[in-house]
Amino acid sequence: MSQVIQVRDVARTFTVRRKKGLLRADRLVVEAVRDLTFDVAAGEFVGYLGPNGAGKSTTIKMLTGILAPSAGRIRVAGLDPSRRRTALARRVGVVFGQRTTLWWDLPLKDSFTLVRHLYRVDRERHRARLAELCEVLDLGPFLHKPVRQLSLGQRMRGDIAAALLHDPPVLILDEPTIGLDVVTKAAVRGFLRGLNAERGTTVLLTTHDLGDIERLCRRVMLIDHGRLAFDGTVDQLMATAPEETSIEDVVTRLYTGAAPETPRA
Ligand SMILES: Nc1ncnc2c1ncn2[C@@H]1O[C@H](COP(=O)(O)OP(=O)(O)OP(=O)(O)O)[C@@H](O)[C@H]1O
Repeated sequence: MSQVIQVRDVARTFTVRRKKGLLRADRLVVEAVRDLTFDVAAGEFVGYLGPNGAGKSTTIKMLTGILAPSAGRIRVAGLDPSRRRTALARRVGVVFGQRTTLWWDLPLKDSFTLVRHLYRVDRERHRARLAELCEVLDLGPFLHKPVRQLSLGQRMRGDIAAALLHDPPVLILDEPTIGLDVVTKAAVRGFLRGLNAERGTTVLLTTHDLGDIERLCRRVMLIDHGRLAFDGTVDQLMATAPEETSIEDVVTRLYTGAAPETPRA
């Protein structure tokens, strides 16, 4: 199987100035991510879990080229993300649940047209893909509304569509179900499941919602204090604490206790 994402011995540090009295400040080095090594193969659906401040967003920012690693090597769809951001954007769709990539004052449909120009998608291909996405994500009722008038769930569906209009083989999502009601959440999950199963899109998703993990991910990676603490299937995750019955309890144990050895071969 070909590896779509390759992360080797990656570290990312931030230097922050900490005030010490009126005139003095010292520098503090924060190791957001360290010794991070993993692969994601084509067609996998992987959940990326971790407590607040564990290093998830830093990882996603490095995978999408927003941040360069301080050490190590990253390849996504064959490219070094921080050096080839434009080329990468054509091969990878990215969705940030906490902020939109759509144009706030424009009708949703116009944002999609801009995305078509940005990625230089052929007009006919765009039309066909947009029609498909409108149907499965039910965008029709608000396609002509300005983005600022959309509800969170509508905006999220719009953002997911925008990320997929150019039909990238890889989709990276940072908390895509945050703040969504149970019905919208189920619709988004159903869409992502179909995308992975039917189109073979490789999906990596960060979430604090363990329902996303249970319902979508065959594989889970758990990061804690910047290091990969677990990498395996959901069943293997559950087996790390056989006395617990819910995934919430198992993950709480992992967040608060000693991390187990990773079971992946
Ligand atoms: N730009 C920055 N400057 C300084 N420190 C940073 C910066 N970005 C992240 N950090 C630090 O790096 C660590 C990892 O942060 P990161 O945002 O990757 O965590 P996270 O797992 O995404 O957390 P959350 O679940 O709360 O979103 C934290 O200690 C954070 O304070």
